[in-house]
Amino acid sequence: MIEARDLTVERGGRTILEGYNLRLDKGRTLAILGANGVGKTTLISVLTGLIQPRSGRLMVHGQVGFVPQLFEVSFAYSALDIALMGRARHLGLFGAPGRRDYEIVRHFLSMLGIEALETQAFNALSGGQRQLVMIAQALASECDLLVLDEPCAALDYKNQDKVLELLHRLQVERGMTIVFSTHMPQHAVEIATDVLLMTSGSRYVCGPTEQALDANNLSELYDLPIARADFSGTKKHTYAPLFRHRGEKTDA
Ligand SMILES: Nc1ncnc2c1ncn2[C@@H]1O[C@H](COP(=O)(O)OP(=O)(O)OP(=O)(O)O)[C@@H](O)[C@H]1O
Repeated sequence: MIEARDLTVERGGRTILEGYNLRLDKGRTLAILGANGVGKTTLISVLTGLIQPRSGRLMVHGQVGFVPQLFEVSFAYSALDIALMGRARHLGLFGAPGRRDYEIVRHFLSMLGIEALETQAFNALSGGQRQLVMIAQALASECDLLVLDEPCAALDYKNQDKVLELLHRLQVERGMTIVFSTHMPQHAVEIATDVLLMTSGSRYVCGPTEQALDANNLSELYDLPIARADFSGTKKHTYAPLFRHRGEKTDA
């Protein structure tokens, strides 16, 4: 469970977030949306304890697993080594991972379809492959609250689908609480029970997805016309932007 009251956060001497009040109950999934630079990563850094708020109160219950936006390592770790780091808090001091740790990590590598990468050097993987390994690491930590900063940003559609499916299963089957930021409203439609739409450092809307997310407030959020599109024959819908680009496409 997360509860934030009147949070104000500064970075580099500048107020980035002001007067944020949030509550997310156990087992809910929150999607954070907003323009570049509005403060999504800043909020995530506060929730994961990486930066301290200047004022206000924050309560986060349970163990937190975190998937950062960009990740590089200094040593020649393999993908398996990196994913195994998720088991760290389950090992004793100087403890080496045991059979169960390997089983858990390989289970998640396999669920994410990246078991074949386990011996490859992490730094030599593509951005999307690294993102999947970092997701496996966080899942292997068996945390109560999983926080992901743009987890699908580098992923193709098929891998986005895989990650969304996995997050949804973790929420439904294990009652995990999940917070993720995204630039894709469709990801919120697919798996988020709640959304936080950040308009500015002090203006935001937070509420259940069906009530708080619609074409009007998305258009306002991104200052671009955004329309709802329903997929015929299903109960599914998505949101699509009407880009303002006016040039005529010509045949070469
Ligand atoms: N380490 C830092 N020191 C000073 N200011 C920072 C730092 N990191 C971020 N900022 C500033 O904080 C503001 C919010 O940045 P943040 O990374 O939280 O935005 P974001 O919503 O996650 O953006 P994006 O969608 O581009 O990832 C920006 O104006 C940024 O310049």
